[in-house]
Amino acid sequence: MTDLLTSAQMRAIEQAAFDSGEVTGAELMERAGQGVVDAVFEVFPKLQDSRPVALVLCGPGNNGGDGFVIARLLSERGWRTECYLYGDPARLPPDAKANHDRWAGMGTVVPFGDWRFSLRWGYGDAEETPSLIVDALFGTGLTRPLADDLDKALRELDTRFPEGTVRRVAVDAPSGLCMDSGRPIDPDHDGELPSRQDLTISFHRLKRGHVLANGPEWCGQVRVADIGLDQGALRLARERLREDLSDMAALAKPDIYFLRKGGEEYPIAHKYDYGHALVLSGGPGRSGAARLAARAALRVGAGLVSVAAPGTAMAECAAHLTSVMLRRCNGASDLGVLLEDDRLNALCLGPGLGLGAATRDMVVTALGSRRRCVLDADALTSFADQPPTLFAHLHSKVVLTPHTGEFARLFPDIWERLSRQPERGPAYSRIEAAQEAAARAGCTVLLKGPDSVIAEPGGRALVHAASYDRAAPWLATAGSGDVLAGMITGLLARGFWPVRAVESATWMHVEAARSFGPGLIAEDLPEALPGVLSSLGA
Ligand SMILES: NC(=O)C1=CN([C@@H]2O[C@H](COP(=O)(O)OP(=O)(O)OC[C@H]3O[C@@H](n4cnc5c(N)ncnc54)[C@H](O)[C@@H]3O)[C@@H](O)[C@H]2O)[C@@H](O)CC1
Ligand SMILES: [K+]
Repeated sequence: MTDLLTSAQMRAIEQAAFDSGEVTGAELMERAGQGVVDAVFEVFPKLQDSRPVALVLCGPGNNGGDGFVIARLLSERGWRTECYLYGDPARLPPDAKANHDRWAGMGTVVPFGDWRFSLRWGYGDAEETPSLIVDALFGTGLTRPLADDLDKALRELDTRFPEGTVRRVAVDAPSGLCMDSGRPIDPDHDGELPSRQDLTISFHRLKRGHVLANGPEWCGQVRVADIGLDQGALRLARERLREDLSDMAALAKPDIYFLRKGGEEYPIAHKYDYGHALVLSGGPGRSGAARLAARAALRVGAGLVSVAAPGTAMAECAAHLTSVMLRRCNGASDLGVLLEDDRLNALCLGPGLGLGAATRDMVVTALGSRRRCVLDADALTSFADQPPTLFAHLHSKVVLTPHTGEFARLFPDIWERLSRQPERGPAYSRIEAAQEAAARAGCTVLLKGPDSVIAEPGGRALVHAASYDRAAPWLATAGSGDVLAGMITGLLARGFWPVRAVESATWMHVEAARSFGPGLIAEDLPEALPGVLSSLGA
């Protein structure tokens, strides 16, 4: 269950389910509301014992409809609930209208013009202070910034009940967040939404916006409520929609089957069965990055790993390497000679390699050998003034691993589009940016970040989200990118297809950091890999 949906895909799935006749919009809305209430009390059990006062902010569409269901269900649990409606009740879509009317028979609906938070809420009478505020204003239907008056009212409310004094829960999306990109549609406030949620409940699947860009920051925690779309009719719907769904993005996960070594199918393996990775090193005083990458390649299971270093750095490397072998390489022509050994099947160029023509020449030689190859760091930045020269040599067995700065240098136009403050939704996302870059480069691109995106030309994208329960803040340490490049190279040497190598490596990289915890430095990452591999059953 790792698909990441766009709003359009979610709508298409719902529509197909309606068309099949097995479920109605009203039923889905009821399940959505129930899913929110269940998740709220599961995640915040202490709410059961707190003041049972809730404020539900409903919007003009089906997200608002979910809000009315939630108000009713809370009220049935004994909560004093008040609904605030932003919109005209007469113009609500049918299911939302039905739930509005049902709620209006049970409790109050305060129209937006009468939202007087400053008078009604929070002054004097503590009994009146809500312990839960539900944001059911906008979900997947958000297409433009919140209107000024609404934005202002929400900011007032946020100030009145600061973080920690009340639980804030968003239905499907924090209002104002674009669910296709995770970017606030909020040009007037520099992307600062009115409130940060404690919990966001998505329906059926996570949407892209829950994990991309600023999504995790505004969502708080996320839960996915099952609204029963997986059964019966949906299978049929999926078949009908196969074309639309084939490019659905997914969350990255490790490839356990291929990570295993040996086993029944291959009981006795030779080290050359797992490849020989070659990592190029920079000169004296700069070989640490390559050595880190090489150790990671070996730990992730490459059969053999060599570092190729300039003559001047041989002594330094020799003093630090044991199981990793060492070869002399003074530039592109030496590399060409080394690559006459066709057992060297995966190359890593970039970490600590140095900027300039010598690096460019080695990259061109490496790419000309048609080996599986990871290009990182200096191997990318050396082409900052001439990205097309690099693109002309790339091929399908190459992986580029830029962080955002390197990405911006190689793909300045794509980066510009991604950095522009969005004024409309759906906004351009990191998934689209990585896909466009992969298509241009003709190889797999890993756009690194807490929301790493992996894209191959013409393929569907994968997202590795180091957020929520997989956050790994200690990974922001010097050399951790070198280790990742080495891990990918090691898996390429083992025979992984590029996109699968990157998918497994990004996941295990974060897992290694999480298993080590505070105080992590890059050297610890390769050493944590055995534990990660065994926890996966590899
Ligand atoms: N379609 C369904 O059957 C289901 C939908 N569900 C809910 O429905 C939501 C999607 O509903 P909708 O498509 O009605 O969309 P929303 O309720 O998110 O938005 C409502 C409408 O507001 C308008 N709008 C967009 N941005 C605006 C802005 N800044 N200011 C004012 N108006 C704006 C748009 O025209 C949009 O159609 C989901 O997020 C989910 O909460 C759930 O009930 C599950 C089932
Ligand atoms: K919402």
